[in-house]
Amino acid sequence: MLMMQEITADIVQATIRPREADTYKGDYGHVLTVGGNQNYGGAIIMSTMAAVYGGAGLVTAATDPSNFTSLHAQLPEAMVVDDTDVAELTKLIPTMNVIVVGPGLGTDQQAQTILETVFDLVLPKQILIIDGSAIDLVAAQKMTLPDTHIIFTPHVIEWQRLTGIAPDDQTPEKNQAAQQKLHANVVLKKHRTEVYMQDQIWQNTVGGPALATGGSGDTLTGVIAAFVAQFENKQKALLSAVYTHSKISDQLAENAYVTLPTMISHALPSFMAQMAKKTPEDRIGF
Ligand SMILES: NC(=O)C1=CN([C@@H]2O[C@H](COP(=O)(O)OP(=O)(O)OC[C@H]3O[C@@H](n4cnc5c(N)ncnc54)[C@H](OP(=O)(O)O)[C@@H]3O)[C@@H](O)[C@H]2O)[C@@H](O)CC1
Ligand SMILES: Nc1ncnc2c1ncn2[C@@H]1O[C@H](COP(=O)(O)OP(=O)(O)O)[C@@H](O)[C@H]1O
Ligand SMILES: [Mg+2]
Repeated sequence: MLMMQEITADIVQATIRPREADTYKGDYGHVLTVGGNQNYGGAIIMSTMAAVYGGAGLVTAATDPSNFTSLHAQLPEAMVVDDTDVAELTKLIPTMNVIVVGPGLGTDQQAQTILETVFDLVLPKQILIIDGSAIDLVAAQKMTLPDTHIIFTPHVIEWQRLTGIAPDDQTPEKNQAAQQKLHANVVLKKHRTEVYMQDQIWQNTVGGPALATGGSGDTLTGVIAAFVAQFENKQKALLSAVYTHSKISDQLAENAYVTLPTMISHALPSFMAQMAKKTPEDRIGF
């Protein structure tokens, strides 16, 4: 039986620390979110919103131009670029720290071309978060993964499509073997989400059915992107993002039967401020 470690608040409190006074947006990372076709614009808006509210220094969304106005109506802080404009992406991608690809991307020919462009342009030093439709495309087209730091964020059906392991057979042993074959980190999303990285397995301890609404996973990609973009320890940043997304939902769920993805994003800055205030003494037993 493999050992699973618990993701708890102390990891988050050690990760989200007060910002140094003499810093600027360039110190907190530039995130690119790629996705959102003509039908699923909401998915990339939710991912991008979480990246902005999660504290990334600069955030750009590469999406279908039909989403530009609706995105800006909710999120003037984000920049936008046409996700089929290869010349623009060629200029932009090398300047990024973290790239999210997949929320609402769809799986048609245009989506595949966009994903191939991202895979061609991503650099080894960057972090690439592969979610939703992009996982389905990698699985269906048997795409070769780029040489970079990859985080997959599948739900159990996307994980089945990627690995062939049916949900009932998704044991820690089988999941870890599949993760190691992929040479990637895996966030396997479910009631108690599991994180597979290197030879470690972590399990979330918070989160509940108030999260069972379209866009919760899209939002998680943005939280992960913002955290790995701005915090030094990338592994703790990933675990902290998984915990924070669920813990905010639990807190909101005291007064909300369902916690809408945009509610979680809007609560990120205050939750992070609370975490950053914890002193080492406070952290014991929190
Ligand atoms: N506002 C927007 O723009 C939104 C856009 N979105 C975008 O849509 C794209 C497709 O993503 P997706 O997750 O909606 O569809 P898909 O991958 O086909 O998975 C669903 C299938 O799996 C099954 N299933 C069984 N167990 C499950 C479980 N535990 N968790 C999840 N599924 C489970 C389920 O079974 P059923 O419910 O039919 O019984 C069904 O057969 C993607 O790009 C995403 O970003 C969405 O985020 C929504 C908001
Ligand atoms: N019952 C539940 N308990 C805890 N977390 C849940 C529950 N239902 C959904 N979630 C969380 O919500 C998110 C759903 O992700 P996903 O299926 O990709 O949604 P979407 O693609 O619609 O954004 C995951 O982070 C998952 O862990
Ligand atoms: Mg999803």
